[in-house]
Amino acid sequence: MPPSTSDVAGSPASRHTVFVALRSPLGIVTSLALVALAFFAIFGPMIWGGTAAVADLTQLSAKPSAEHLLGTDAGGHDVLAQLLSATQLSVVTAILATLIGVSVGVALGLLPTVAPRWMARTVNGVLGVTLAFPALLLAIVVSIVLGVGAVSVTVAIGLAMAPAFARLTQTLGSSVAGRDFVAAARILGVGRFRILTRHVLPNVRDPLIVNASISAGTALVAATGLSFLGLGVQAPRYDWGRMLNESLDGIYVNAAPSLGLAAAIVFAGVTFALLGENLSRAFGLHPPARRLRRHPASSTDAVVPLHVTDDPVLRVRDLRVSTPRGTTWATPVRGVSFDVGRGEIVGVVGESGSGKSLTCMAVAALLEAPLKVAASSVHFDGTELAVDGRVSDRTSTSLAQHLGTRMAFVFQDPSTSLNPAVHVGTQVAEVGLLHGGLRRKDAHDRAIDRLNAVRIPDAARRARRYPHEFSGGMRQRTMMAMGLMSKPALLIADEPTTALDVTVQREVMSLLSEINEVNGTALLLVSHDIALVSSFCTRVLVMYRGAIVEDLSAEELAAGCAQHPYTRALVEAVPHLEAEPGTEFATIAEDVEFPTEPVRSRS
Ligand SMILES: Nc1ncnc2c1ncn2[C@@H]1O[C@H](COP(=O)(O)OP(=O)(O)OP(=O)(O)O)[C@@H](O)[C@H]1O
Repeated sequence: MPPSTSDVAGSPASRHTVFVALRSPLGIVTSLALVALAFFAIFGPMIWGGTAAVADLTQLSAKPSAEHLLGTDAGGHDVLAQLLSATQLSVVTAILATLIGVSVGVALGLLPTVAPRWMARTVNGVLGVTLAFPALLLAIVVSIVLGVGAVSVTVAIGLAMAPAFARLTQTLGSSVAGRDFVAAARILGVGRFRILTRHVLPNVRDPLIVNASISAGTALVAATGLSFLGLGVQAPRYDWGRMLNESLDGIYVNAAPSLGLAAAIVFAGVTFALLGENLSRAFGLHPPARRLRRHPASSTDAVVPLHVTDDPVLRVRDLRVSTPRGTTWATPVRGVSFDVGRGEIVGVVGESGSGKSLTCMAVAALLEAPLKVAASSVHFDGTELAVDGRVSDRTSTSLAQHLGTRMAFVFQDPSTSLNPAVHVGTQVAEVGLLHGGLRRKDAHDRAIDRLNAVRIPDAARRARRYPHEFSGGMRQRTMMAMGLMSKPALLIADEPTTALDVTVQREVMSLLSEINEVNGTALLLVSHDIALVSSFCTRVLVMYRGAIVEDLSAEELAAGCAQHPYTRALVEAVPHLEAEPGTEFATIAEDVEFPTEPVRSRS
């Protein structure tokens, strides 16, 4: 019964995000509908129960009037009063059935993880069979077995919902169980049950809650349907289903009772669905549709770069990256301007979170919604990527083709950059097929040539291997081989050596240097390693809090001529081998605030 959701659990939402979602127009409508439904469910029998019980024998099956807005039933009872006081039974049945469905479903879904293998297999088999039946049919069969009445209908609907929740829990749980933090807990010796309750359940909680609230609406309709068929509430008690059944006899004479009941059922069902929709937005399970405040305007003072290059391969002016945060925008990259000359090697340094990766991804047109990338200009190798202040993503084929051949990107983590299910050689050759217009055989030959060029030993044989059969350094070099399938004018390397050991680091850096010298490819190198950047690059951009605060030559940096206090603190924090034994390493304290005003270098 629950609708499917993404099999990747979102991160647990905070109470704040739920309130933010409920403050949107849709959230306000949902809150009002929920309050109304809760009011009728709690106070309905108290306020209208007495009136509903009065039988006016002078007005049997009467049409709507000022006294009886929806008319009366065959026994002379006021239909509107009955409808309002029956809200409680209908809503409570739906909620209890959902609770049963979720509890039994979650327990069954998690059981295979802790139970012996034979039991897990049996549970999975039974779940598979029950899922093959429509849930409503299953509920009818179970309620016939349990006997007629409100309680048996509630249990029947709950049990019929359970298999779908069990499968959902299994799917979500297995995606979480494969994550590193669960492996870490296992290594620490945490027991299976504790892993389930402490690590798995909290991470699958949000999608389960969303599905439960949507399913409550379905349960309400199912309970009404079973009562309509005579399996649910029995006389003298009544719920919406039983009332609907009785109202149908006189529908051609007086349609008002049936229409009123249908409206009540639709209202309650839609309210539960809206609640699910709002929770889903609050938990970030689908893209936000909230109305955001105006996108922040351009800051003209950031347009002028700190250093201008005569023949830039990349010219960036006032680049801003914004991300939705609540109902407003956060701007992790705030007006960045810089040039990279042809054949130049430019380093980007800065604290974690200063916006280095976002800047690189933005100029490579790799960022997508909900992130917004704006700039007055991003000019790369003869092509302007900023149109009307917006930097395009790679949706245009000609742009994707241009960037695919002229700009290469080497990511930080070589293990996640390659498709684990496709041979390495095929992945490298694909670039030639897609962007180089090569035939399959030529693309394959060129891929092997490029793998040789990045010094993958026995490249022809290894091209038929999967990425997991490669070492970290080989995977990183494979990424470079992909970039070298054409002759890129710029190679962006985002911390290309962070995940590698020092020997492999040196190999990768010398390969980058060779690519620069042989092909004249400009390099934009993001790194935390000031020593590496000042020895390898010609110029260094220092980023702090989403802006470039200093742009200086590598010699100036190495000679200790940096002027910005943040750059100086970064340089001072580099450990020196000649330091006195026992001397404490200099670090940048977390609470230190540096000026965000940029400084101009002396050259
Ligand atoms: N996809 C995203 N959506 C929303 N915010 C993001 C996204 N990616 C990064 N951020 C935020 O933008 C800021 C800058 O991130 P970025 O990855 O550019 O930092 P960085 O300088 O490269 O850090 P590190 O050196 O740790 O890789 C951070 O606060 C980060 O939380």
